[in-house]
Amino acid sequence: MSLELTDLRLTYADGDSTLVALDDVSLTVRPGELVAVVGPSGSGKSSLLAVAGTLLRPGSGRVVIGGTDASRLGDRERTALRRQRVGIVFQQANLISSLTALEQLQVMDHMRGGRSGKAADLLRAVGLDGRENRRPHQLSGGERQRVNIARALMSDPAVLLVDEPTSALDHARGTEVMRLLAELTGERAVATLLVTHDVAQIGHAHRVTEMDDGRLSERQPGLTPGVPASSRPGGR
Ligand SMILES: Nc1ncnc2c1ncn2[C@@H]1O[C@H](COP(=O)(O)OP(=O)(O)OP(=O)(O)O)[C@@H](O)[C@H]1O
Repeated sequence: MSLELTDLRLTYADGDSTLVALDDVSLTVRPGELVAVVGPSGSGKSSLLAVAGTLLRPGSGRVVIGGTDASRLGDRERTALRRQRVGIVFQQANLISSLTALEQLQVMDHMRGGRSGKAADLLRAVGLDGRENRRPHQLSGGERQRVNIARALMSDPAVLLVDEPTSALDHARGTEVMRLLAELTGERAVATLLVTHDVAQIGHAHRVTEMDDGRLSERQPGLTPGVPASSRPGGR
């Protein structure tokens, strides 16, 4: 299921004038594809993620998530769509300090009233075998970010939105996290939209687009979708 953004326009009131944060933005992210949006501070990247994740309504344009047009839904239905179809990885891991890695994920299950047992599998998938019972302060920054990613995948989302995943990491850890995101995207056929200002970390993206003053333009061809699982850090 894909993410389709069409002719998005978003403005903010800025004193007496209007600031155009998204200016006629169109972008489709297909299942299994990781698209990176790079751009300087203030170019509109966070606004794009907020609109794509149905957290903000655009002034005009369409957001279609897995075939459902969010622009046509009321607030309650949009929240349900987001919970069921969208995983969001925020810049800071925002983990609960008293919970182990496993419990951070199990909480998501309990909130949904389920007991899927998926948490342990996902922690394995992100290379955290043997670290399930550690609390956030006993994990490295990269490991915390992996827990964060695993947590966002608990609902089997169609769309994964990722905000600056490498900003708190050194280059090597950042590269590992980006590779992991590319692999999970391919394996789980999720449509991943990632925003970053860090152009050094976009090598694993399948496609890169550039944002400048609220406008998007194609930047350069990236790698082919579908990175083999064997290259996953700590993986088989
Ligand atoms: N709630 C708001 N009200 C008014 N203006 C806003 C609001 N949020 C963002 N802006 C403005 O909209 C523009 C785009 O902001 P946005 O946060 O989307 O950019 P960004 O590329 O994510 O920046 P950064 O990399 O610094 O997070 C900026 O000029 C910002 O000042």
